[in-house]
Amino acid sequence: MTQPLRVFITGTAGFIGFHLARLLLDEGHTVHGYDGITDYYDVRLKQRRHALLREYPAFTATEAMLEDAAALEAATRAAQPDVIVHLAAQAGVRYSLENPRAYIDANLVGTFHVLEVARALRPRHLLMASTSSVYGANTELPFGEERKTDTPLTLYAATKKANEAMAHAYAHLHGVPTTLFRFFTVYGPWGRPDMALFKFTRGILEGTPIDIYNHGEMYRDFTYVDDLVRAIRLLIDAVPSAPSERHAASGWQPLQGDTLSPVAPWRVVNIGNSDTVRLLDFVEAIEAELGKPAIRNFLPMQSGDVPATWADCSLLKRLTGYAPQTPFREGVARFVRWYREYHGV
Ligand SMILES: Cc1cn([C@H]2C[C@H](O)[C@@H](COP(=O)(O)OP(=O)(O)O[C@H]3O[C@H](CO)[C@@H](O)[C@H](O)[C@H]3O)O2)c(=O)[nH]c1=O
Repeated sequence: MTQPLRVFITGTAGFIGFHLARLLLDEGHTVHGYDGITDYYDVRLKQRRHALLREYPAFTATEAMLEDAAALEAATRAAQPDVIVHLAAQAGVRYSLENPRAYIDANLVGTFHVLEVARALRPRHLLMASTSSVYGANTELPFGEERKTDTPLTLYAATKKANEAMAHAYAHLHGVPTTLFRFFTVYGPWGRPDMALFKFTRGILEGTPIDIYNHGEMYRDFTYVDDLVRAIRLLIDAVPSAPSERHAASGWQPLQGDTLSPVAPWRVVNIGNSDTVRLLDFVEAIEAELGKPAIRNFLPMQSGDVPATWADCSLLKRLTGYAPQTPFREGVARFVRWYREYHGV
């Protein structure tokens, strides 16, 4: 194993933060989690995730909001992290039409506070979540990182695009190496109850209709959570170099397709399954696994939604030698097993 790291993760009671913390703890690292345990969805699920993490002696946590700058400062100062992974956010595409302020508070103000603590503590690497939603109105697939991201369709996507830009400015000004990830519809055990897989599984088991947007003519690059956190783990070690280091290294050559900034130790990387799955095929996979048909309630396209996503993960592969590849049927089967066990159904 490499040297044990002290890792500070925001969002450890959340879906992805929980899985990442578990992976790092299993590898022998120390993790301090920070989570506001908001009631955007069932807080018991968040508390269960945190309770499981607390079984590791190397896990400690602060339960506070990102907007609480003093609490965040105190927690990071005490943790003295080598690495900060900022995953806490107000997530969800459609909820941003209902409660836009939550996205301003958590994603803009909260991320600003994370950038400020990183500036003060100077970890060796700061990594932060962005989203495939930043590709907005792009229709040319797959999405490579170089595609334009100037046409967000929701305030959610706009705040995440702003996070990428804020992080770039801080990396340029203050020199903390920073990596942004663009996630593609992450799913799996301990997943978010507002997302399609969770809602569809619940509806099918309860015999209630499931809402299928755009009459099922939707495509998503569904990314299995274990693959995603494996990619994050590998990216922790792929620290973006500063422009001065590049100039000093003789014969330095950029990686093909790298997004490394010419003026900052900053890059952005897609993490997806490099596959695009038709929503109706996804529904059929859930039905097959549950052995029960869904009652389909076909609805029109929801405002702010994008019809298709598909990640080009060549850069991730070049940086880490790894790219996610769990077939969606296998990932769905693992989720359904977890769902039944968790709910005792
Ligand atoms: C919740 C729900 C979703 N859908 C459709 C919309 C999408 O085509 C597909 C998957 O929806 P979701 O599971 O909500 O995921 P998606 O809209 O891609 O958004 C997710 O993935 C994004 C990209 O990583 C994240 O930034 C978001 O936080 C996350 O919620 O299913 C339905 O047809 N009915 C539903 O009730």
